[in-house]
Amino acid sequence: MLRMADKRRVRLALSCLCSAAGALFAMIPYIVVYRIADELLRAPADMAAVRRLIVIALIAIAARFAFMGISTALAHGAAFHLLYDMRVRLIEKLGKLPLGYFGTQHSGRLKKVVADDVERIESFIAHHLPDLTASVVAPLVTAIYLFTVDWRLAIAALLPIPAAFAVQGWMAARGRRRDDMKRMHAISESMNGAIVEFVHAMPVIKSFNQTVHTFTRFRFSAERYAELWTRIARNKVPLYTLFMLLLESGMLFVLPFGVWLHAQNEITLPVLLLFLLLGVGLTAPLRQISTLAHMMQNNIEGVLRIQAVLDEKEQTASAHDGSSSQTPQTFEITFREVRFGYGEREVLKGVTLTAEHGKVTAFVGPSGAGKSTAAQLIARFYDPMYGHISLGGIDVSAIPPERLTDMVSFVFQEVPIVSDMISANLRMGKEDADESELVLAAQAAQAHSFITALPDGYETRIGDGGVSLSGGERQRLAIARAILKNAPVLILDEAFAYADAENEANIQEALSRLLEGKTVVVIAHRLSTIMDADRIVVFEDGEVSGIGTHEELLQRNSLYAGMWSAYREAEQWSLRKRKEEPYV
Ligand SMILES: Nc1ncnc2c1ncn2[C@@H]1O[C@H](COP(=O)(O)OP(=O)(O)OP(=O)(O)O)[C@@H](O)[C@H]1O
Repeated sequence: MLRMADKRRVRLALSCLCSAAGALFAMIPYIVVYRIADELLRAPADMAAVRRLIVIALIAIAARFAFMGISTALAHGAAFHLLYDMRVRLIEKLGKLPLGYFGTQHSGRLKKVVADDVERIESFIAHHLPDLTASVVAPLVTAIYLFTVDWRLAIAALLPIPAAFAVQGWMAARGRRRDDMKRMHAISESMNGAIVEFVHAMPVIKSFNQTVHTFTRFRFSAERYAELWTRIARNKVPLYTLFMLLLESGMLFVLPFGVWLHAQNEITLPVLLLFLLLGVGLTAPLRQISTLAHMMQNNIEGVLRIQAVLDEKEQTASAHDGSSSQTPQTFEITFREVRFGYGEREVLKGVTLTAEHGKVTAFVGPSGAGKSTAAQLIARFYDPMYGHISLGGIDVSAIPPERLTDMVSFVFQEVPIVSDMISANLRMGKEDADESELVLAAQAAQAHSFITALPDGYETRIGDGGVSLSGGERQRLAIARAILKNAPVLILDEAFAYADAENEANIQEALSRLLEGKTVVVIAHRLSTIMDADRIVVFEDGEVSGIGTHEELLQRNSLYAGMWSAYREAEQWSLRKRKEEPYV
């Protein structure tokens, strides 16, 4: 944790020092009471000395609050800076990770790391680290002081401590605290994820009359969470109570032994008073140490999760052959024996293909054949496990990631929209695009007319707190964004899925002019979309089963021929239906 505190360490150390100083000043009034009692019991009492002692006590109280105040201010300052630094580091890191990383992580998990774990560390540093220092220093100095006054009573005052810690040791040996904490965090992560999923899936949940109780994943994690806590409580509460009891038992030892010593004239009344005031309270900070140790355990898991994200392998440009990073001059895409799987199962099983520079290449095949995965490897959402993918003859892993991102535009079926103005969403494609460029791109994507029909046209807010767009409108916006980006490689993965036939034809016509000279990869289930492609690659269960034009594949590839005839049949069937039921 302190390593993460980095340059805030000096402030934190100062804060801890001030906290310790505050704790020491807090002891002084008790000592003053002892000294005053001592003074008053003498005959005659030195009242001038008593007044001096009262002034000392008042100064000590003021100094205590001053040090505590400085400590709190320093710790809060350091903690908030740390919170900011850590969030920036995490967000910057997430920006450098391959896109595929986000597909394999629960959104709840990342939210928990960036928001909750960081927040908890901030709170620990701001509030508890200085307290922890005070809790260690205060009893230590008090014990030393008490030993100088009367070693026998000091031992009596300290007796509960070894007993209490023996119980705690027993507790630690019995309980799998670390494991429990790990499990608790895993369950709470899963619960976080389930809540995010529940909110996202609200339309499905409502339309199938589901509730949060029937939403299995949430219910399951909530039940497991409750079970785990019940088990922890059942195991820990009796021993924890014993531990607390022992810590509170100082009076049991000090009072009888102290009174006996006093009766034997071994100690004065003020000494007995001092031990009752300071000695009995000696164990109070230890209770706090125990609570803080528990919190620390909790935080360690958070620190480890933050560290795991920070240690995640970033995408860099390093060619397999070790050559330095390069930038391609042409944009032909080549797959050589590419193998890839999500985990154990291989999804691409040795794919070899070429998408020629300036041509349109279509990926077709049954659902789950690996088309989208292959397309995503071009932009390095993931890296192949075996084989190579190159752009203009250069391995994509040797191209600096920012350059590769500049060179490849992606349009997906489900388009991520940023909650902002339409113009801002479009300008993600080209930051400095002027209005006329926005309009031209929107016109080509058949988006201009729906944008101008919105209340504030291009300045309409969309997304959270703004206007909702239909799936088709979002897609057309994404196509306009890709047109503005003007990258030499364009990948359209079911990019026309929401468009009706007329709109699709219009978009394609506009695109065909704009995309001249670009390398285009299209994935579409509607085969009419790709039949004019320069080259069609047929995927079948992670392998390429044929490459050619539409006509060639109809002749040579039975899978493609079958898909085509099924597609034609479905088209004719829907036409027949429309004719038979013209008013439906
Ligand atoms: N992020 C992921 N994690 C795990 N498995 C995945 C992931 N994405 C895809 N898969 C699996 O990989 C296989 C290939 O998926 P892919 O999306 O590449 O196929 P596809 O041919 O594009 O299918 P579709 O036409 O339905 O989009 C499928 O079995 C799918 O379940």
